[in-house]
Amino acid sequence: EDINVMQALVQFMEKLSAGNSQNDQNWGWNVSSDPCNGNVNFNGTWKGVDCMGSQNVKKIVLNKLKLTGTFDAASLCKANSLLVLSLKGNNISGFIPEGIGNCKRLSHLYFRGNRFTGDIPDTISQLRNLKRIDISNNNFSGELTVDMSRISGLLTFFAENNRLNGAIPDFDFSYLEEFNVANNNFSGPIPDVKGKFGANSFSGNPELCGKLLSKACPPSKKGSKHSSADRFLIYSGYIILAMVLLLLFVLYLFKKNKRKEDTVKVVKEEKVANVSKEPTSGSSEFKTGGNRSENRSEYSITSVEAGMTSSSLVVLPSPVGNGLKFEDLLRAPAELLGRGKHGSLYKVMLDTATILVVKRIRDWGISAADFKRRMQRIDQVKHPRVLPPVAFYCSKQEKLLVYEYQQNGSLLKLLHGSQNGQVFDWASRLNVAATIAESLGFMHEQLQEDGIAHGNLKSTNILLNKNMEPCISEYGLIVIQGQDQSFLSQSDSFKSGALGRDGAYSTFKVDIYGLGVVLLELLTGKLVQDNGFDLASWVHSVVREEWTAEVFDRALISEGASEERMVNLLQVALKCINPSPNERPSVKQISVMINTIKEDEERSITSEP
Ligand SMILES: Nc1ncnc2c1ncn2[C@@H]1O[C@H](COP(=O)(O)OP(=O)(O)OP(=O)(O)O)[C@@H](O)[C@H]1O
Repeated sequence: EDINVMQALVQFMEKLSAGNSQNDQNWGWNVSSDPCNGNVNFNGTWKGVDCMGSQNVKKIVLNKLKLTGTFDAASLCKANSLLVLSLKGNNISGFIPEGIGNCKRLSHLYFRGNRFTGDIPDTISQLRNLKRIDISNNNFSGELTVDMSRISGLLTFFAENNRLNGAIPDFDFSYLEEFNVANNNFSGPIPDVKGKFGANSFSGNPELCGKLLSKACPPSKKGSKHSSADRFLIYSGYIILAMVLLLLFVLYLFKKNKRKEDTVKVVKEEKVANVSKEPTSGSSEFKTGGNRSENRSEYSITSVEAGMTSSSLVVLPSPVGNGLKFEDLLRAPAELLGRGKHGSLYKVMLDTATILVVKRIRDWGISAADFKRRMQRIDQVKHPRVLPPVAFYCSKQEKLLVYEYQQNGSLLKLLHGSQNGQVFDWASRLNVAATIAESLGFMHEQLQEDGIAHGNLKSTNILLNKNMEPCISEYGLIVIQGQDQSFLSQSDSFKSGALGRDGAYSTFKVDIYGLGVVLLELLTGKLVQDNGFDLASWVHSVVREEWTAEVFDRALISEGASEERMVNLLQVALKCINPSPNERPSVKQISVMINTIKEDEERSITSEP
């Protein structure tokens, strides 16, 4: 272990044991011996420290050792490989500092049975890898303001027997395995726990209400007694709102009149131009928005087309799409994000809160009716980890697809970009692999009969949503027709034996290949050059020699990720990229294999401290 980390850990122990240096000596926590090479030095290993075969501290388990000091998060979190911290059954007092948010890799945090006081710091929500947290049997107080919905992989939350108050925060109960907040001062309605937890998890909170506790919640306080000052404020608020609305309406009328004049002018200019020239392709480019008048002239041709066909923008039901018009898309400032093989992608800022991306697809010889049917079908099949289209548009010249902009970028960026020092460790990579396989499996199953596969699965099409959860985007955007050999030869990623031995063609099997390449990217941390080939054949050539750690990302090796489980995942990836599509496993089988690896990983870490 690094000497600075060792010094920090010694300091952590000094505070934790309240300066009882005798303990320190006895327990071997001092810089003269490396906690990860315990036998080398005379003092032996550090008590409760486990490096799990790596060079860095992974687990610290100091249960029932009569520790009476305080918790120094700043020192502890210098050990940035730490996965498990367990301090159960001591007498540690004081509060948990905000700095705990720097223990980025923590997956298991056990504080049960101490004398901790104060708030639970919000920074806990920065611990994205957290799986199990137990803060029960302490004296924690205040409102629980941690945004639990940001910790997507959380399985256990125990906080019973404290003095926490306020509302129970928003958990994703569908994934939680264990939950208990009994004997606190929580108030208000019990959230929807999806039938997973019973009254025991909530009892002993006199102000909680809901069916689960057979205690009806009071009706919301409409029409309740307001003081006259309150009433004055409310009424004056209404009056101001009415005035603003009136003003907006007048402005709208004014603008509408003005716009009519402009449109007439544009159409006229268009006609004049057409007399002297052949008509153009009839479509304008989206461009970075300049000033308003510049924008208008850029979009003028499409605006005329839009005037005739704006009704063909199909807006699918969603909060962002609500009230969206084709004209809004055209008028908003746009920025080119990329020109992919299948079209260009633009970021369109409707307003500060609504940012969309618009994909213009080139050369897709699909009929408008087929396109519509396809998009609507995809929208019907909803999975929380598959980005649904917000709207789509189809005219002779254009096919547009609108999605919500995802500000946290793609999996490719996470693997290769400098994401302000964010760690993308083995556990998170396994999680990404499992999530993608699971959500792709769901889509495949639902859309099997319609024959709609993803068609272009790769790490730029896996986006991280605002909770940093991986989501598949652009599902079903590309249609590959069985006979369309020319399309096949253009599209490198499909050369990979998309045609089966019997000539049968399956885009579903192409997705499996794509998934295999994504798994290889997660394992190797290497860039796929334009298509899956280089990486796949490189991995093959290394593996042919012998099973070797050469293929794996150095970051994973130095993190001490289990080689056995990495090799297991590599085997899954190699099955996916089998040149013969029929030999590739189904996505359901892949899902099961990845989950088994994940469970192994989980078991090795937990082995209940
Ligand atoms: N909804 C979105 N929000 C944020 N970024 C996005 C969104 N959709 C795509 N991107 C990113 O924009 C960039 C350009 O996307 P684009 O789809 O044009 O590229 P591509 O996936 O490499 O190409 P293609 O899909 O045509 O093969 C990619 O880095 C992609 O990750």
